[in-house]
Amino acid sequence: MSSSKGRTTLDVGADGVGIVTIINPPVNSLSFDVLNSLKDTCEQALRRDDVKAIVITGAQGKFSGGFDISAFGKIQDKSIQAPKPGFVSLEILSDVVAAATKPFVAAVDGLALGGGLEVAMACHARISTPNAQLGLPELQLGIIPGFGGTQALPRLVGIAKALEMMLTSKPVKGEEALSLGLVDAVASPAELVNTARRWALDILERKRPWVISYYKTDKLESLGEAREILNFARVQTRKRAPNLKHPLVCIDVIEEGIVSGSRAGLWKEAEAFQILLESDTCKSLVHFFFAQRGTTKVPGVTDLGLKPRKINKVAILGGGLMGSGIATALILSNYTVILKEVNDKFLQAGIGRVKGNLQSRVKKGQMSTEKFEKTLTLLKGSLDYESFRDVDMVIEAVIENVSLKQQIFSDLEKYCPPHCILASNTSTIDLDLIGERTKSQDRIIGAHFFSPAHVMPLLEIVRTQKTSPQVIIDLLDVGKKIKKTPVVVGNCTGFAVNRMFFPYTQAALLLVERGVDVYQIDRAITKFGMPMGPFRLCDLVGFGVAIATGGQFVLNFPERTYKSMIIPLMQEDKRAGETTRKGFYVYDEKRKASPDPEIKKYIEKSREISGVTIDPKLTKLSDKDIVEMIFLPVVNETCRVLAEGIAVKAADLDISAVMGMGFPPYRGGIVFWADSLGSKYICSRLEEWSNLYGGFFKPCSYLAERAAKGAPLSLTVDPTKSRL
Ligand SMILES: C[C@H](O)CC(=O)SCCNC(=O)CCNC(=O)[C@H](O)C(C)(C)COP(=O)(O)OP(=O)(O)OC[C@H]1O[C@@H](n2cnc3c(N)ncnc32)[C@H](O)[C@@H]1OP(=O)(O)O
Repeated sequence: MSSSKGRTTLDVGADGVGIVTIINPPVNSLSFDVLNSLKDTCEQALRRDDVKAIVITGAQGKFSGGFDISAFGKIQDKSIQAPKPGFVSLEILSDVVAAATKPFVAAVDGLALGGGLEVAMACHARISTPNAQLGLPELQLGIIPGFGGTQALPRLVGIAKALEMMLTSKPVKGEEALSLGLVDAVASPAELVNTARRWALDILERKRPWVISYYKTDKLESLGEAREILNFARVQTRKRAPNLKHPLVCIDVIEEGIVSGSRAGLWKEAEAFQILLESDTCKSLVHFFFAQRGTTKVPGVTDLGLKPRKINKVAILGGGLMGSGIATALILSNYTVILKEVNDKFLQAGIGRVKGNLQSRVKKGQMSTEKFEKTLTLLKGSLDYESFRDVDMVIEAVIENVSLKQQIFSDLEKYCPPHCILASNTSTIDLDLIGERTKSQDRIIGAHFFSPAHVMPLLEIVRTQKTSPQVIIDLLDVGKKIKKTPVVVGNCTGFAVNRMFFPYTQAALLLVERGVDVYQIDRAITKFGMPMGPFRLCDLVGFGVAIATGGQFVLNFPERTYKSMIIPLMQEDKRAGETTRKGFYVYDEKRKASPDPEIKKYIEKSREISGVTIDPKLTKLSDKDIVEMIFLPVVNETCRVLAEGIAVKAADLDISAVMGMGFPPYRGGIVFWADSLGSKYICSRLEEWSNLYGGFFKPCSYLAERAAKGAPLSLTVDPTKSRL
């Protein structure tokens, strides 16, 4: 979408109501053209004698998805000039719309997000459809609302609710918006514009109140109470997002309006918005926004004009942790699911897990008991393949055993209909190997979920050289329906996420064997923004899994795998992670982790076996150095994944890192972050460590080439080299 697109129109009815329509598909975003046109159209309506009142609405059932996010980059790289601060909030919304001598009513259908809701809040009343989404999600882009939202929303719904809506970026639906006072009435889509017309005339005739949101005070808490709420929000925000400044700026701007009045608040908001727009956080989060939407654009697949086929029934093989999680994700999105197990005991356990997953939603108030019962009816258990005769897709989620999987895929071919997609949830095994005894290679695909599968947002779609584009399209569609972000990758050991991140723990183990403290590493990595450090993660995943997947990498990439005995030694002693309540940490009955001095003995023993000694330089490492010694090897492996064409574009790997590993989105993803450091710097650091500590750190040729040219790592992969 370009910032030079979009317009507004004015249609004046016989009743004297002028309908201003925002038109900028697909979401009627507010480009500068739309905003300039909105100003002109509103001024024209105010000048015209035949217009008594004005309704603002959006074309095609969508009010507006907010300011045009694609303009952010252009403002940042100065290819377009941003208007002066306050042009929209003060000169258009406050001084033309809110201060108008004719009533404005917003007719909100579909969505009113960010600047969209800010336009609606500038009006004197709002009518919404019941399912419309209304919210201020700007913080998730590293900015604050910049068209008056920080001032209008607290005055319409109270400070506490406004803060919640802005800090979480979560929208509310029309019905809730009505109960909050954000909208004045709810009407069906068919009745929406007529209700808004009538409402506008009623305001004119003084039958309804003429309210300027910026000056409303009845919903505002007292000054003392307001300060308490704002200070509490500051404490919570510092705790939850210690690396982020913009949520605190948002709170300060709201406070300015409460203390000094909304005009002062609007000025402060405009100035803060301008500064935040240029921040690294905003640049990273905007990159992340478009990268996330870009994962479903796969050259040679999604540009062929193929339409996804309808998937009604899905069979899942294996009711373990993964299988039951996948089944939960599917039934939650209304797919009929058959869960197959090898005996009744395992089957009941699998069904029990699915029930447990749903029950936890009921407990948290996210699901009603009726919905729970209804959802569960979509799940059927099975001990044989008879019920597979009409399934549209099978997802195999059994243990990682090649010959078992080969047998299963050859059985599936016999029982499933010829159109059925044959997917495997393997996290490491080569799909070509799995399909070796199967003729329908074009239907074989990887559907790699992350645990817990009904919670984690990423779905790695792994295609082989033979997987048909139609099958990829179908799985992309299922991914979207079950609310996952799908990333299409090529077939290799570990695919994208596990492959990129295998050096993460290995680098940490290398450092520990050379004298760095386990807990210092975890602290430095969480301070950087990861949800947990490598050792806490190992405890969570369990040492069994860590050793098994580590083994795959030793086998496939021996020259660059760091072999440490720390984990095997601990496992021998029945310390296998959180499930045994002992790993790198000890866990109390509430599963709270505490450091354990005992681990020293395993580290010392492992050091003896590896023959390495403590390096006094490393014991004094700064947090920054720890972060780089752990993440630059991850960047190095990511470069290999790019060079081999496992991913179609670097941005897909950014998404994979954020959604599969919890890499902080406000750093834009692994490649985006690496490019902020520069390929030259990364290569020189890796070379330095490679000389000191061995081949584990050796920069790969892709990285070395980029560094030699001073080129970014994210340059598009040569399509001739792509495995996709
Ligand atoms: C000054 C102001 O306070 C600042 C702002 O307003 S900042 C903007 C605030 N608004 C937002 O953050 C909303 C962002 N958009 C969204 O959350 C979602 O896109 C949505 C809920 C609107 C629609 O979701 P969904 O139907 O799943 O479609 P989705 O694929 O996300 O978007 C459709 C297309 O619209 C684009 N789009 C969505 N919102 C956009 C926006 N605000 N600006 C520019 N493009 C936008 C997407 O990039 C996508 O483009 P593509 O088809 O070329 O990939």
